[in-house]
Amino acid sequence: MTFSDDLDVRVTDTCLRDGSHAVRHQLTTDQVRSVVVALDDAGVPVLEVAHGDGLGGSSFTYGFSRSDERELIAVAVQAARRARIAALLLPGIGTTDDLRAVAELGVGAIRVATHCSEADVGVQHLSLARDLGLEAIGFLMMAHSQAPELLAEQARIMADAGATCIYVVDSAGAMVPPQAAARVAAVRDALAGDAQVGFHGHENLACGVANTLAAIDAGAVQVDASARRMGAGAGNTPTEALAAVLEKLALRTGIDVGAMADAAEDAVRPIMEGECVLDRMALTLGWAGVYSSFLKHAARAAERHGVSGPEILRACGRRGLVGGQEDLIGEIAYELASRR
Ligand SMILES: CC[C@H](O)CC(=O)C(=O)O
Ligand SMILES: [Mn+2]
Repeated sequence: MTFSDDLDVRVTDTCLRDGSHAVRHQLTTDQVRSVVVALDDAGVPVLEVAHGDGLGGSSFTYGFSRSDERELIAVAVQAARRARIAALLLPGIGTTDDLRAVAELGVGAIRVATHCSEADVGVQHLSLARDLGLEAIGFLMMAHSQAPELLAEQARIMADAGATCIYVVDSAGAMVPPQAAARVAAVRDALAGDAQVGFHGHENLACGVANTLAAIDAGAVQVDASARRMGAGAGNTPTEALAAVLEKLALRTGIDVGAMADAAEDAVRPIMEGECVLDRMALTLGWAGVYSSFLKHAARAAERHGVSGPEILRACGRRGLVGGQEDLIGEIAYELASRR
């Protein structure tokens, strides 16, 4: 186990990383400090902080951050009394230098995210994280798009590189509970106890909590959630609701449900631009199997070219776009506009 034996399920709150998409990466150090203090007081054991697209994400393609993410991470490390601070790294966006720098700042876990059929691009970063004494976690994104058997092979690559937990990541919020369960079970069987299994869900089909429960039933012991659903697309599995549901199931998370509900309402809601809603754009992400972080890019392209946002997202789904292909969203919108 990589966490205290008195927890049955370890929850990582990602409102200060996946939630960065929801506020166009405009988080400030004061906001990060107040949210970390509130979530830490509520007993959330791991808090992820970074640009929405991970370390080094601040760029023209992904959106510039308002504050240097290393400053945000430093503030989070200082503010947390008990919680471990984690950072996400997508190889190719973040570098080994970024990894070393945040290790110096006191981050305790690195989550190395790759497209779910490309685990090999994360091997170097997972090994480095281990060498630096950090918890190394693998993150297989867009996991709805591949069969359980393939995910299992990819998870094995990450475990062999030193990952102590490999996440099945429903980036598009496209899974329904049996699909989440089948993927987690296949990964669990392939890892055969060499590493834990995690699950990361989105609310685009309103299945975040249900998928997370199915994943836990199938063997996931680490799960992601976001306070107030602050995340990409319709948002992530809500931490406060998940904590309440897990308590009713007598699964120990270490989270105080009342304090968590207060943190979501009093600390997180005020830093959001608006609620993360399950509108037709968000629903299309889940329905068509599109990366949740494409939502705001597609909304902007729809407005710029005067075309339908859901139509752009459906075209993204048909073409099977993956993270890193955000530049094609504008092209799709341009093509739709020219065809009119
Ligand atoms: C662009 C990285 C992405 O937001 C990571 C993640 O949370 C996911 O794939 O769901
Ligand atoms: Mn996500």
